[in-house]
Formats: sequence, structure tokens, C-alpha cells
Amino acid sequence: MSVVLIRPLAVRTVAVSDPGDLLSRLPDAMPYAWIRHGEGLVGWGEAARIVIPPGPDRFDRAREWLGSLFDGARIDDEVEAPGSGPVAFGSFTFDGDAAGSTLVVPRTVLARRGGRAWLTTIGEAGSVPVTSPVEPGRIRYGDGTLTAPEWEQAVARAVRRIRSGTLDKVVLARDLTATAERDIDTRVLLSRLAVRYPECYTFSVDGLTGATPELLVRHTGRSIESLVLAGTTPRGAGPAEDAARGVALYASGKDRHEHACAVASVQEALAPLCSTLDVPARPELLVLPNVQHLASRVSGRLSDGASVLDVVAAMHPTAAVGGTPTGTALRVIRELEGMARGGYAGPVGWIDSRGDGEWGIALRCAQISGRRARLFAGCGIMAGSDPVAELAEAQAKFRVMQYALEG
Ligand SMILES: C=C(O[C@H]1C=CC=C(C(=O)O)[C@@H]1O)C(=O)O
Repeated sequence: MSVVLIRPLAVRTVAVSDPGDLLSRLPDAMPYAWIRHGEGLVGWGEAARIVIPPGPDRFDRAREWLGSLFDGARIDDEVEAPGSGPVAFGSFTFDGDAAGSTLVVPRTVLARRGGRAWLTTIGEAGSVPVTSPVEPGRIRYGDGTLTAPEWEQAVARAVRRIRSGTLDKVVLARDLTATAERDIDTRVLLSRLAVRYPECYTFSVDGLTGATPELLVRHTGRSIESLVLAGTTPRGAGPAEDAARGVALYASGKDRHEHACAVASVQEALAPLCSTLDVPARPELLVLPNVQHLASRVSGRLSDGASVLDVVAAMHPTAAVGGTPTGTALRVIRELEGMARGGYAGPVGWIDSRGDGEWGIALRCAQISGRRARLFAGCGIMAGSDPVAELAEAQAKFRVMQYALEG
């Protein structure tokens, strides 16, 4: 386990006047961010970092490290709100056996929530070199691991596997590559995403950048909430077609079953942790600029002092990104996708020293590195799935990051 830190952490949180657009305050091109409707946290610099080794105990290792780091910290926090005091941003790979899961405690975090704003600093306040955001310029796209026809064939194979009775659902994803004229400054992408997708969680952790609509879990004291998504249709060309698509999605047996699998996986994971759990009987429609989703808002009360990372560990991977049953779906994903998902479809978010935090599923995102980006999009495959329609759905999901890159 590789660990870098300034120990013990000397943490100070002070209330500040409204800082305006949080993203406009970021000094460098590789920041940490978690923003929805202008609220959330942004961070920069690095007071501590852990690269978590792959394996079934990776969430335990992460929790142990955070526990000893935060317990040993000297914290002077005049705000005492979720997200004040020391905060770690994190990204876990989808596949527990893959390397690349990380937790980072930024040296500076600026936050806004519920009409309050605060600034957390760790260690001596030093001067930070400030650069201006630079547009990436022209973008060239290329195929990722599979071409579009190859991915359609993988979907057709998954459908045959499901019809043979081996599994109910599997989420298959594909990747696209993008190369920009200049190094990609994630601040440019974050600002575009936050304006166009205010309903989503605009995030960035170590270059994994996107705007996900799917809240894995928000943890505030003992209250938890989750927004479960599965079942999708692209937006229509005009209001009439759009409304008809929404009605058809809501009435589609295939999509309702796909959604029910995702809700059941969340319910099964949360029930043992909760004294009460509220799961809606029917989904609602979530309409985003690129797609419409079936959505279920699940809420509950934890029966003990489990932290947000405990809840994340119990939930991942939900059937919104894995499938049903989970073990079989994960084997089929490895076999048919043929690619490393990295942080895509893994948990991404933040945790504070009280165990509060917000974690999403890293969807509608890309891994940014220098001039290159790797974009990801996936679809829940069911017995009734049509490979052509699934490809169109994946293209609609790619549009989020294509817009972020191109403007
Ligand atoms: C796997 C993705 O979306 C998931 C979340 C919402 C709806 C989904 C669907 O309808 O297929 C997927 O389960 C993705 O965006 O890459």
C-alpha cells in the first residue's frame, strides 16, 4: 500500500463569505471536485494520498488508513457540517482485482452547502501556483477496445447468454478514445458539465472526470439516500417525440425489469445495515439533456455508526453497473467487454472525518491524461435487448463527455 502524507495533519476549517462559482476558484488543471446545483466541494494540493492495493479487502484497507489518519489529526473546525474538517476524495476501480483505487486528502478544500461556505486548509498556508484554464482545441475520436459492430456482437452474445438462462441482466460498456490539440484542463470540462448537467454530480478525482446522475449513497449522520437508475431512452427530437419516448420507457417491460434488478440489488445491500429502509413501489422518470432514465429514490436510517465507506463497500457493484446475479454478470463482463474499466462504473466521491460523505457511480465520464481522454458508456442488457438500440443508447451517454471536450 503506497502512502504519502504530511503527518500529523493540522486541519483548520473557517467559515467564508459566498465564494461564487466554486469551479472558478480552482488554481490548477488536475483538481478534485464534487458539485451539484452549484453546491459541493472542490479541492487542490495533496496533504495525504493512499493508493489502495487491489483485493477483496480494499474497502477495509481504505477505512483503516483513513481512520488512523483522521484520528491522529489536529482538527480546528468552526463549521461542523458534513464536508467540513478534513475530507478525502476517492475513486475505486469497478473491478476489485484491478489496481488504481485511490484516496486523496487535498491540502485545500472550498465548499458550499445549504447557504454556508467554508475553507479547509491543512498545514502551513503556502502560495499555490495559479494557471488559467486552457481550452483543449480540436478533438479527434478513435475506437476504444471494440469497434461499434464488435460491441453490437458482444451485446448479441450477452442476449444469447441471458436467454439460455445463465443470468437475468448484464451491463456491457465500451470505450472511445479522444485526442485533443493541447493538454486537457479538467477545469474546462468541469465548468461545461456543471452548467449543462446541473442535476448530475460533476466530479473529478485524479483525472477521472464526468457528470454522473447516479448517487450511490449520501450519508448524513445516520440518514442515507440513494438514487437508483436503470432503464434508459435517448431524448426525442422534439417535445412530442420526447414525451412519447418517456411514456414508452415507463411502459417497457424490458426496462422496468432492468430497473427492478438494480433496485433489488440496492435493497439487498442496504437492508442489513438499516433500521428503516424506504423503497418506492414504482420508479419515476429522470429527464436529462441527453437521455431519460427510470429512477428510484431509496432512503433509510443506519442501525449503527457505519460510515459512508462502509455503505459503499456493501453496495458496490449494484446491478446498474454489474448485473444479476452479480458474480455471473462480472464474469460475463470480463469475457465479453474485453477492456479494463478502471474507475469507470466504480464508486467516486468524498468522505469526512465523521464518516459522512457522498459517493456516486462514476458514469458519463472519461479518464483524462495529458492530451488524451478515454470515454466510457454502458447499457444494461436484458433478454429483450436489441444490439442496435443499445449502441444508440451508449452513443447518447457518450454525448456528455463529448460535449465537455468540445463545448
Ligand atoms: C452503465 C451506465 O448507465 C447505467 C445507469 C443508468 C442507466 C443504465 C441503463 O439504462 O442501461 C445503466 O445501468 C452508463 O452510463 O455507462
